[in-house]
Amino acid sequence: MTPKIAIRDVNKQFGQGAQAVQALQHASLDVADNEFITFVGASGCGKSTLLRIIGGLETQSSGQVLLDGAPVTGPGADRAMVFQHYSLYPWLTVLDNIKFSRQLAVNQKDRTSVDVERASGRADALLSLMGLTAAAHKYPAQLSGGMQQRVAIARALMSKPRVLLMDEPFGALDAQTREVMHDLICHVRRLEQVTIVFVTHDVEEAIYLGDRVVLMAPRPGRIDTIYPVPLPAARDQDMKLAPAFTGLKREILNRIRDTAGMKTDLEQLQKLSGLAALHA
Ligand SMILES: Nc1ncnc2c1ncn2[C@@H]1O[C@H](COP(=O)(O)OP(=O)(O)OP(=O)(O)O)[C@@H](O)[C@H]1O
Repeated sequence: MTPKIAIRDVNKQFGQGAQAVQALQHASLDVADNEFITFVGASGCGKSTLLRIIGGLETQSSGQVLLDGAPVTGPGADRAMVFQHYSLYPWLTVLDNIKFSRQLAVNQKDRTSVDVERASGRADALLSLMGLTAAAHKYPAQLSGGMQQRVAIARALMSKPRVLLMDEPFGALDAQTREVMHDLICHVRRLEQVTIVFVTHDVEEAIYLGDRVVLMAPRPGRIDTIYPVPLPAARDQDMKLAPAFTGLKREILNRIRDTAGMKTDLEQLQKLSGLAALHA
């Protein structure tokens, strides 16, 4: 079966000569239709670069990304992105923020009022799905960070994308709001039947949400290990205490430390503090 997303030997270099950074080296991965893939890894391992390449916002130096078998050559309505900073339009209400990009597309194509009506129906459905109905006529500044991110997700879903690309979308939220957002995004994924690629620094988040966790490593940026998550598809917060969850979390954290050279740093620090103790 054709994968939803096929990443084929993707390389990305920024800059030239002594300044060159190998952000991605030989990255290959197949993502199945309706799969939830999470990327974790130390800072600078190329997670955002790979997500941006899938989104068509960045071009690879070599290799290919295929969406339903067709090469990605730029951004498209079939892929929507959600970032850590919600970038809503402050002068538009929640409802108008959600409808805005769709309305533009409708206007540009000079469609009929039926299309506009259909867009309104979809916006109302998304308001309800994201628990935003009561906030429909509020402005972004009147909402909490979690609510603003719900609006950003609803807006991203407006064009019925085949793929949702999320770059640390909950990174700025407090722990309790993040938990709520985790369960919400699992629900959205089930209802909307969308393939999700999700970048995070948080290993627990990566395991809780992912069907597979892809661990990337830096210098050069690369895919290091792919971990299938041994949990039932329907997640609940208690699963975070299960031995399968905590064991996988420990394994991934250790591997991140290994690949990022953090262990070496720690060992050196211990050696240095040992030396300092001798000289004290
Ligand atoms: N536009 C750019 N120009 C030059 N170098 C870049 C550019 N974008 C990214 N890089 C470099 O490419 C490497 C990978 O960056 P990227 O942002 O993809 O990593 P990341 O894993 O998402 O990092 P973080 O977790 O810190 O967000 C880094 O060394 C980064 O400095």
